[in-house]
Amino acid sequence: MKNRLGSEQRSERTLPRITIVAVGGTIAGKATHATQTTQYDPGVVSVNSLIEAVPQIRSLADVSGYQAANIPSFALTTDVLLQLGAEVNERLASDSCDGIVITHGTDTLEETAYFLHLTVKSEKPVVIVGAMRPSTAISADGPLNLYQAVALAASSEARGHGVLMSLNGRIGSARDTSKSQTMTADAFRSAEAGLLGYMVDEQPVLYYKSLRAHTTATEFDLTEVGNLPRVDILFGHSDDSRDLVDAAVKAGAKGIVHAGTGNGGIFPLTRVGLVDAAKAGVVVVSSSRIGNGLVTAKPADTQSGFVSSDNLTPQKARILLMLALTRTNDARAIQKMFETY
Ligand SMILES: NC(=O)CC[C@H](N)C(=O)O
Repeated sequence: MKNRLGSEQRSERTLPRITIVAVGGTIAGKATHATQTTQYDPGVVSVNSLIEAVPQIRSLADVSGYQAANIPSFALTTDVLLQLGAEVNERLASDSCDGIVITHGTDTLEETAYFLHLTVKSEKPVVIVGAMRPSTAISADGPLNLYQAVALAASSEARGHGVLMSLNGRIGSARDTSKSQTMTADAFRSAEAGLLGYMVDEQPVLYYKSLRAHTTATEFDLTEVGNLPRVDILFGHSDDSRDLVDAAVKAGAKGIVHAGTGNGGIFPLTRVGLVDAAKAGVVVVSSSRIGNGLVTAKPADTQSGFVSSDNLTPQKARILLMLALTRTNDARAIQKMFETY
């Protein structure tokens, strides 16, 4: 077949073999009218239709599709995460797969991305992508996002970065990139340190590499994990109480992430509840609702057995804490993990 420059014939066998694993979301969404960008059904278009809508990706890679789920990502469960992790690892272990692209709803895309970043046991490229406008919209962003995600996954430059998030021309690390706008196409932003580079048409331009351990360098092995423990996130605010802390403990949470004010601020009454939770063996992670910057480990927190989230957002801290709890419930050991991953 013709390559993308149209200048020479190439056999499909010479192209990287990329599997597109579809999970759902707006990229697979459908509305009644082309002008509807907020009223639509996410997770209804099949992976094969997504591929057929962008025939140009066939010049970048030998692509195949796998429908792992077709759901809005706010409905994602840990069961889906574990199945997806097993599926991605199995495919990457095969000689017939050179890289994976995951299409996903944007709401929890950053959580799935960080989960895979910590549990994929391969250096092969894994790129996760979504869209903010449904496939039926005028100026739908899904087709170009998918095209660039496949180009990135097909590129040797994407190797060894862990999971990459590619949306709207930006390449971000799964550790540091989050949805930061509810509606516009330019929704994904990296934290102060997280933007790795850009996609220029089908060319990745990368400037940075994260120093934090991921993929093959982590201690998390999904083949040993049957399920993930319950970890709740509690959003801190003025005039807070301990009621939701007690409710989380009563409901069986093994970990609590507190999304504190500023640099891990906790309302005094809530703190008493969290201290009691930690005494009862629940691992408490102090994080921040701010979305940028780190939560420093303060002596009072360390003495109470709390773990600092470092610069992970509460939702990413929850992913790491769930995985950490599959290894240990020792707060000091878990603090080390937050300083490593
Ligand atoms: N832009 C999106 O993908 C959001 C759609 C839906 N809320 C989801 O997360 O799947």
